[in-house]
Amino acid sequence: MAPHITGRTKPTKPKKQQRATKRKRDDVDVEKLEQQVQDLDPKGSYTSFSDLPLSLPTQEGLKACHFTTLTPIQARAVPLALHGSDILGAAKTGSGKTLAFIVPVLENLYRKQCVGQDAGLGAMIIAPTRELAIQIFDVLVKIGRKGHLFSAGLVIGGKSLQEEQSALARMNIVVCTPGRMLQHLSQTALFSVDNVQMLVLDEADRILDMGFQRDLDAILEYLPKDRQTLLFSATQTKRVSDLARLSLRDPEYVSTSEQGESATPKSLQQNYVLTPLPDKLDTLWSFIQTCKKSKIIVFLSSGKQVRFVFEAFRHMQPGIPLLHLHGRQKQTARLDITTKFSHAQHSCMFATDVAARGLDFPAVDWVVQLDAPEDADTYIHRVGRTARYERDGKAVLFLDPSEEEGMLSRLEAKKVPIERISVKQKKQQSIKPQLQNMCFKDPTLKYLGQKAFASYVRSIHIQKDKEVFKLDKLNLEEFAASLGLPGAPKIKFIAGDDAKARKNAPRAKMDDSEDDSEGEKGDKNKKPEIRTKYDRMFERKNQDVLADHYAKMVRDDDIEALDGTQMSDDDLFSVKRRIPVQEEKEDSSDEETTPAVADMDLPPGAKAVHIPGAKDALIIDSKRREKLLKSKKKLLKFKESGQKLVFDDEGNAHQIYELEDEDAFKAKGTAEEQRKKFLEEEAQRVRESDLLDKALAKEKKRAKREKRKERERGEEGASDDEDEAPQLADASEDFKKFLAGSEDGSEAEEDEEEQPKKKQKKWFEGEGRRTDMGREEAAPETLADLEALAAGLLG
Ligand SMILES: Nc1ncnc2c1ncn2[C@@H]1O[C@H](COP(=O)(O)OP(=O)(O)OP(=O)(O)O)[C@@H](O)[C@H]1O
Repeated sequence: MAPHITGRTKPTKPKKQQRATKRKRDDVDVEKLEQQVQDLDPKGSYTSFSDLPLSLPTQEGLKACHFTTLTPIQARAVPLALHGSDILGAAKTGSGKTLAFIVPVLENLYRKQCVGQDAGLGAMIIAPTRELAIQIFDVLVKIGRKGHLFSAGLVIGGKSLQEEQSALARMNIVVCTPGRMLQHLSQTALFSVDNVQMLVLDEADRILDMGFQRDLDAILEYLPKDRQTLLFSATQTKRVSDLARLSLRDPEYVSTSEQGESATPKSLQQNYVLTPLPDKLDTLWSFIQTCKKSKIIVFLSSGKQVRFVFEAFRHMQPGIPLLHLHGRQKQTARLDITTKFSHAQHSCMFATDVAARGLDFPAVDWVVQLDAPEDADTYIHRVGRTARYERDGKAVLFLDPSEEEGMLSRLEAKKVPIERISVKQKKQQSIKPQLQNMCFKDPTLKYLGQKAFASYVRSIHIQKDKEVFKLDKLNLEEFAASLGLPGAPKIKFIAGDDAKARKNAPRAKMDDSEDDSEGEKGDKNKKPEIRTKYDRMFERKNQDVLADHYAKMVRDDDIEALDGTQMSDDDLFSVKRRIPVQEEKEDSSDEETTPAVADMDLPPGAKAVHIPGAKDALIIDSKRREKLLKSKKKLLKFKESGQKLVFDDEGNAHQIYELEDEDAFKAKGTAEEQRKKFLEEEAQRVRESDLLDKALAKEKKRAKREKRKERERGEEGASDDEDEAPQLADASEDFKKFLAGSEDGSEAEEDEEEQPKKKQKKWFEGEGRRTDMGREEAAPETLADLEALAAGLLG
């Protein structure tokens, strides 16, 4: 058992004194704790956190979060990690790997008293995506806030480098993404990692794979060799080459799966459905229609696919709130969406693989894989978003018949138990006519459809596993028709295109902004962009009628994405307008019934309703008429059309056109002269406005161009996570670009706007840490709150 600290600091003491008392107390505590850890059998069997020698702050943090029993991976990994061993941890998705490294990080640093600014950075936790880093940070803060004095921080980009730089100097624990950390290591002069005692890689196989290879290797160069390294993933790497890169010292392989057992949870029901590519959307729509009271994640292969399906389905109002998440959205939008989805009871989120790993959304009922995963590991991580920690969950994989054999053999090799199910024909609906109609009417949607088509076809083309992904076996004409397109856009392929490199190419340089998965950002060998005739067509159209649509879709993708989400929520969540019948009833009680209505002689069962603005009362004598009341649009025809008036300077109303006094008219000259004069004046006015408009448009265009350039420069340099960070082929060059045109400043401003300083202060002062009847402490509402709190642990 961990020792208990006696003699709590009295709240009346000044802060400095409190802190000093606590430090002294901790010194005593640390000695005892160290002894207990030495006496602990690292391979013993433990069932609860109280069986382990943990510091009081950690114990309290765990208690506050109601973590008492150790999960199998925690039971095995934590004692070993407390002892200082390097660990290769592998356990099923949702089995509690995060705590398996958070607890040792807090404890080992605590025992080494690696606290305070002088101690420097003691632990670095690396995650492949920003979302996952935020989630880990959240867990760290929840456990650590109950009395630990460490200063913790999040370094994932999305705010100014300078802001992060100054925070870094105070951090004892950092949670980061590889690209951004490397950027700091190379650029932040006073940032030292010489004291790092622990390195943690969550989703280690992903961070060690090609995508992050160069970033990680560069980071490792900076870190001291004499450190403890913990690697965790559901699909752990055991490749000797990877382990050699990390200079592990006699690593302990901790796996909780039996030999030959799958990495997917037992409580997960896994099925696949055979659906030819052109019928996929029909099947998905039908599926969603039958699962409206569920929480669903639908995985697709690219951001473009996600956008199109989200937009199309949103227009068709499926009766369930829709969300969409992909790596091309702004960080704030991404955060907003993940938070919304976490809190939603029923929702369907379309996502790329940016959401495939590590994210712990509560109570997801279904994981649907509309597009097949690139490999079995991706499959495992995707389905792992449901059936987490002792909960049930269901997963369904959509396969084109041509993919069935290959994909099943890949899954079999990983011991994934998956069974075929078929769709009930009577439940199957076709949305093809609707999609075609929508694309016909809405060029924006059609454009998105074309992009989605191209990006899907390209994603199949660049897949490495040709036994699964066979482009020649797909009916592309029918697929295009199923998206509502009049024909299949022609796509040129370039031989030797590499799936991962393409997928991870930097945003600014990508034409068809493929996805969001992180990693390899080497862009040196980038092939010329693939352009379809539709791209050219849209560029041409872009100059005139579609300019607005295009600009909105392409440039303001992020804003639009966020808006889209809100719109979807509005569509589905907004309180329905009360129908006039009800209004009338209420109104009548207020004696506002018009005499016309009150005096009417009505047939039995019928009622008269007065529509504001209508001359006569409306008789409601059938269901059809009653329905009519729900439609504002239909009610319009019963209202009298209004009159348009203009007001003069004295406030007198006039008709728009009034007949002039004949004599006055004649006094101004003949009708012909007046007409000419009028035309000349108007022509002059138009010319002047035209000049003004042109100058304005020019200025706007210039400003926009400047802004875009600046953003591109910023994005090229802001190597953060997966989807945005360019692999630093020539680090100094990229950093130069970054420095030249970082948009961090503006993002920081945005952040500041969202988080008034007052609020941050509140957290620093420890307000809001009220415990509600023994329940969890009030959670920080925003990321900035969380960061402020974590930094403030140190005071
Ligand atoms: N000891 C515990 N007692 C109760 N709940 C726990 C415990 N440990 C973890 N959990 C809960 O289990 C869920 C899954 O945990 P976590 O996200 O750490 O899983 P994971 O193994 O990292 O999953 P993935 O492989 O998908 O990243 C979380 O909601 C977490 O709060």
